[in-house]
Amino acid sequence: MTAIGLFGAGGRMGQAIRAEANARGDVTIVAPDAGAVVLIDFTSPTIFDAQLAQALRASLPIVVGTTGLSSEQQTAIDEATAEIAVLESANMSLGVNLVAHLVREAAARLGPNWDIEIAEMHHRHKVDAPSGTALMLGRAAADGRKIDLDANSERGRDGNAGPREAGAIGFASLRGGSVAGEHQVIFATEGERVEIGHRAESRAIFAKGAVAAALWLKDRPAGRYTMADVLGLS
Ligand SMILES: NC(=O)C1=CN([C@@H]2O[C@H](COP(=O)(O)OP(=O)(O)OC[C@H]3O[C@@H](n4cnc5c(N)ncnc54)[C@H](OP(=O)(O)O)[C@@H]3O)[C@@H](O)[C@H]2O)C=CC1
Ligand SMILES: O=C(O)C1=N[C@H](C(=O)O)C[C@H](O)C1
Repeated sequence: MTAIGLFGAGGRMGQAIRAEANARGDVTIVAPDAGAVVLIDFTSPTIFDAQLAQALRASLPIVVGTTGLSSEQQTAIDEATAEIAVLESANMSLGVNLVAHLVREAAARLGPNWDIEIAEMHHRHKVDAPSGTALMLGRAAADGRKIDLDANSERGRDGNAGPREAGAIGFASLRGGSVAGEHQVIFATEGERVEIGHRAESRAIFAKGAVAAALWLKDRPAGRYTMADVLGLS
């Protein structure tokens, strides 16, 4: 039985992870300071720093699912990986990680005349936009195109925004109801479109991925890992 310390146990993802642990029977969820061998974090950027510090103090590997982290927090993760194993992914599902792989490939093969737009929809409670997954898919597209996402993205068009910038990757976010997570990457050129998408039907897929990631990570050496490593997609 593997003891997993869970940050955010009372939240939507925390509940889904506890359900997954109960269904599996080979892991038990404990408080992060109560004898865990690996940690999982699904909380908020506002409390993330303290949780990373706790993982470092206890010298425990940590799976980070929280999205909306700042570039300073990403740098703090990079620094922590000198001492502990950290797996950070904006989306723990097999399907989305496969989609990221396909998007990188499509962006590399379809030339700059194909405009790239990424649309996402989530439940009414979600606080960050674009979603972490949309940004991850944007980075995959930018990697495929060999461009820098930060210098080539268009977000939140409104009013007399003018025509789209050539080569930009566009983002659109919808919020409503109980949608677990939908992402669509659209490659559009004159006369045709290619669309690669994913629909999460419930949080169970993220929870399954997070627990599988924790079991995979617990015996790894210090370093930074992604779901692509767990799923053999790297
Ligand atoms: N990587 C992935 O596959 C996925 C990532 N996510 C991401 O995971 C994160 C959590 O999502 P979700 O579970 O829906 O969010 P919830 O709001 O349902 O849960 C967040 C949890 O964090 C705790 N928390 C948040 N802020 C504070 C604070 N200031 N002090 C103490 N506790 C705090 C909450 O405690 P309390 O309830 O007491 O407020 C709650 O337990 C988000 O960033 C989301 O984008 C979500 C799904 C999949
Ligand atoms: O907040 C959510 O719910 C989700 N967040 C992640 C994201 O920001 O991409 C993953 C998933 O889409 C659900």
